[in-house]
Amino acid sequence: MISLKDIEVVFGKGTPLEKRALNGINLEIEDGSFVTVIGSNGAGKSTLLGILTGDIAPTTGKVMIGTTDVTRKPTVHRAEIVARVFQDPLAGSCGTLTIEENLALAERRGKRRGLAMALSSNRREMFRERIAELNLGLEDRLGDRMDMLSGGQRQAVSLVMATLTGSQMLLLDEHTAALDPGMAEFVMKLTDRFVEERKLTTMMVTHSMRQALDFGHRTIMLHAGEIVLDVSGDERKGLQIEDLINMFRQIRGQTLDDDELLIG
Ligand SMILES: Nc1ncnc2c1ncn2[C@@H]1O[C@H](COP(=O)(O)OP(=O)(O)OP(=O)(O)O)[C@@H](O)[C@H]1O
Repeated sequence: MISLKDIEVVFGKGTPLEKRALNGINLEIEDGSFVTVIGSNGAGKSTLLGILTGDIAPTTGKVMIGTTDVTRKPTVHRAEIVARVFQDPLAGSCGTLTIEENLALAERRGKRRGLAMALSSNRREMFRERIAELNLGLEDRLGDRMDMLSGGQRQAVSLVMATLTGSQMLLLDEHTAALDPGMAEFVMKLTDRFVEERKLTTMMVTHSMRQALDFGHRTIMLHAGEIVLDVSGDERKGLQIEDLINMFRQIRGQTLDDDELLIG
């Protein structure tokens, strides 16, 4: 169980630029559930992810991952329990290292062991098997540098890297937003398969309402630092994009700019 209790994040507190990015977030995510997060620009989505990765310390409140209180644990000490795939395909891996070396680093995340040792055992075969699951033919290119791959291929490898060790939580930060539609669909299907097969507790931030409803078990919508919608089960299954837009308008009593959320 991931639990956020009374989380507030105030940037620049006490300055003229003070900004309350999260305002009393209470959220419990059951083990193995896949939550999609949607919200207009500046709603607090990245801040929410930052709270889970440890990049941002809450001003008040408590963050529990399993039985561990991680509220004040910096990112480096959460590496074993939280894995992340970024929007930018270049951000999650090292372009000058080979696919295999990147996988070895991912497997060593949070542990004090060298790269040579990580690659010396029969791990090579395990890496090959995991990469072969992508069906992109990359298992024959494990010695290629990451920067030789396309954005989509790189995101697919990043997904393998993020799911290589049994992290307690997988965070997806608009991880298909920079890809062309075909590759975005491929990476999304892959994500769904990995999450399902490995029963990963997952949170995916997306600007696409279609993705938010089509994938996962639960959708939350943030607005002005608050959770304004939290749907799952049959209520969610019956939802259409138009319902989501109407709910948003009802809850906030505001109109929604077309460019704030992607309809598709
Ligand atoms: N480091 C910071 N210092 C000051 N204000 C910040 C900082 N980071 C975020 N904010 C502000 O906090 C609010 C929430 O930002 P956040 O990036 O979490 O929103 P978001 O939902 O991810 O938006 P987007 O979809 O545009 O990425 C915004 O008003 C933003 O300007």
